[in-house]
Amino acid sequence: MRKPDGKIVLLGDMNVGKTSLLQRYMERRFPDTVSTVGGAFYLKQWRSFNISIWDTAGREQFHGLGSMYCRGAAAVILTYDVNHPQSLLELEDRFLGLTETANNDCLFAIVGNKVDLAMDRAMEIREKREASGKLGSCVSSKVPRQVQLEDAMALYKKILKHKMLDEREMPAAEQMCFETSAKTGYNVDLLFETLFDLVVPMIARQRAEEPSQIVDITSCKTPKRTKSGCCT
Ligand SMILES: Nc1nc2c(ncn2[C@@H]2O[C@H](COP(=O)(O)OP(=O)(O)OP(=O)(O)O)[C@@H](O)[C@H]2O)c(=O)[nH]1
Ligand SMILES: [Mg+2]
Repeated sequence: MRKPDGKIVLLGDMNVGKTSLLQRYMERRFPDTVSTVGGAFYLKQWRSFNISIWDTAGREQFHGLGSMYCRGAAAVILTYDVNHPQSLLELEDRFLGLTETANNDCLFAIVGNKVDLAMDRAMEIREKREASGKLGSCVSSKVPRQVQLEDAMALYKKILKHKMLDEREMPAAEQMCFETSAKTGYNVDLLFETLFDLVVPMIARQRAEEPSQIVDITSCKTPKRTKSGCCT
């Protein structure tokens, strides 16, 4: 197996849908999942590069492993559930600290998953009207949205400040904050492929800066032989 050229890590509280997002993207399906133990990765070939995408466990008992998985990461996907505000708060309180081991120029994406369960604003207004008897009743299985995309964008800006990254040199919050549904597939390809497209030039740049491993043998002098037959 070829060594991965770059690494992307999914972090976030248990049950937010990290495993489901990765499986939706890699396997194009939404299977039943069990809570992740430790971590696991998929390899994705993007252009001529091999990118490993790491799924981690959100459960508190595996928290200590998080910074190990983030070591050398080119991008981190901080995942929350749009229906659970606490899962967004946890990203800042519990998971951001794990990213200290990532690359200095590590990119951050913030992803609100399970949008399929949340009502959009128009639906919310309609439901309220129905509840107050102004319209015919139609019961929805969806719940009012708990976390707005603006909350995630505010966190993104806070992270850049915390990491002392120049906002003008980093991708904009609008580009790096996503709302997804692993269940329907909504925005899942967009999330991963936006990151691949951003990470690949970084990997290529790093490769170019690395000292060349190729030795130019034509520039090596042929050793002179002495009378005794030894080389000088
Ligand atoms: N409706 C809905 N359910 C989802 C979505 N994504 C995940 N789920 C469900 O949420 C539950 C948890 O999903 P996982 O992908 O296992 O969550 P996780 O973040 O990997 O959890 P840990 O491995 O414990 O950290 C499962 O029952 C999934 O089927 C989604 O987009 N919409
Ligand atoms: Mg999981």
